[in-house]
Amino acid sequence: MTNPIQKTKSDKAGVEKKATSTDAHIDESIDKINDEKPSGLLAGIIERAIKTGLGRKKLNPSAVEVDVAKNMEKIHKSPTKLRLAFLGGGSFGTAMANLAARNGCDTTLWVRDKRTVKSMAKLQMNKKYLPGYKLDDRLKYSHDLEAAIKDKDIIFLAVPSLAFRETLKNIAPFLTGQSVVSLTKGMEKDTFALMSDIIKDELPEVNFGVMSGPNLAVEIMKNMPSATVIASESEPLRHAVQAALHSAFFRVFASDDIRGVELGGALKNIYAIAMGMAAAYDVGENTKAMLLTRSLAEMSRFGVEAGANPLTFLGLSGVGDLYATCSSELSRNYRIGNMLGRGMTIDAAVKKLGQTAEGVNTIQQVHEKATKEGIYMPITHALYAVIYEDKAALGVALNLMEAGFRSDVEFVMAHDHSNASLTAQMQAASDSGDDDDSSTNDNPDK
Ligand SMILES: NC(=O)C1=CN([C@@H]2O[C@H](COP(=O)(O)OP(=O)(O)OC[C@H]3O[C@@H](n4cnc5c(N)ncnc54)[C@H](O)[C@@H]3O)[C@@H](O)[C@H]2O)C=CC1
Ligand SMILES: O=C(CO)COP(=O)(O)O
Repeated sequence: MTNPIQKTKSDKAGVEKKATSTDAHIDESIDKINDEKPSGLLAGIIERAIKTGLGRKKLNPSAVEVDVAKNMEKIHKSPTKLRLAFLGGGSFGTAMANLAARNGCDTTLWVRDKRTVKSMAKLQMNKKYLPGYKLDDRLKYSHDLEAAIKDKDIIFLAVPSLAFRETLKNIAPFLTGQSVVSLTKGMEKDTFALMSDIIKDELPEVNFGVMSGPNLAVEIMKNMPSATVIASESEPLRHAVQAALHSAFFRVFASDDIRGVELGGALKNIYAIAMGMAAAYDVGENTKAMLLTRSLAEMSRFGVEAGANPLTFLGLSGVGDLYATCSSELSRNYRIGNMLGRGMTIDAAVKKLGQTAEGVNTIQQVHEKATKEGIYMPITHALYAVIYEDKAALGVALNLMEAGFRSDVEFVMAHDHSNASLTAQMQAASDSGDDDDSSTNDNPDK
């Protein structure tokens, strides 16, 4: 059967080679176009990248940036040219390092604990975080940070947000031009810094990117088809990450909206907790759909205030990751929410989970930031009230339902122009009958 894409190309080939009408000749032409197109495209990209100083403007472009740009074509044909370090031996660092090693990249996984490194090398398995999943036998392990990142092209950080700055400080003395890519989905405690902010703070000269998407580690280990997004201002880095991780089971899409991609990954953890909690109350599909969609509205509203492009939230790192984590018990944040919904305290739930759940910190950060800056985030505030102010979940949820008339997609129809007086009347009516215990401090008409 003819592939429709090939058909388009054969038409083009037919025009170019009018005299050769046999299938064999057309096939030959298609092959030729297929062979030539990538190199032409890549050559253009490389030329433009070199001319424009390769992405983020800085005084000294790192050696790897120039090197990757020059060798992009070779890298695409042979990913083994890339040398990678993954820092963090939890479930995600392990799953990603395994993908890269399986793709033939020279890959080292750095884990801080010497005994864990020994066990992983011996068993070719991460017994604590991914028990039962055999790792690629080409994957190398190290607990020596300097050795792990030496001569590497790209360093991927997959440590929890609370260890991110410390890890950057630790690698700083050993950097010799490597690019850095964050896989971490969170915000720094107390500072509201995203991982890209921390990279710019600690390593201002370094070429960097952030990667985020619906990537439940266990599903990746099971080879379930998945996709992610690499966001960077550096085109060569985006291409290098795509070349390193792309496989038949894993697609890597590109973006240059670092803020949007990073915020998608961080914010969705809040709503995964909310959805886990809602599931504990056995809510129906309509309720789940409403919660998911209004969560997306909150995420994009917050994102715009933080300098992101709202359309990014329609992509894999936004709605994609929101959907995955809000509908799966594989999500640790969802599980935390579910435990809370079943009456556990936050401390008990975190202890029982025993793994990273970034949303617990992110709720506090976003609640504080949104309150300070007057960003309308009713679900986040409601969740905060339930978890940290001991408000009754059902009362808070009902209160949310009374939050007045709003626009559906406010980038299509701005809220301020719709039903303002009706909303005020609704608010006055609900205030007069309100139970103080279940109220949140939101002004729905903001
Ligand atoms: N697990 C998943 O499915 C995904 C996780 N992520 C993100 O990746 C980041 C890491 O998460 P996971 O690997 O799942 O966490 P995890 O809870 O499975 O493991 C965390 C790892 O970090 C290590 N660690 C903690 N503090 C450290 C420090 N100070 N220095 C060095 N290592 C330290 C721990 O020993 C452990 O190996 C998080 O931000 C998470 O949101 C992103 C996508 C998917
Ligand atoms: O980010 C994730 C999947 O994309 C993992 O979510 P959890 O951190 O909630 O497990």
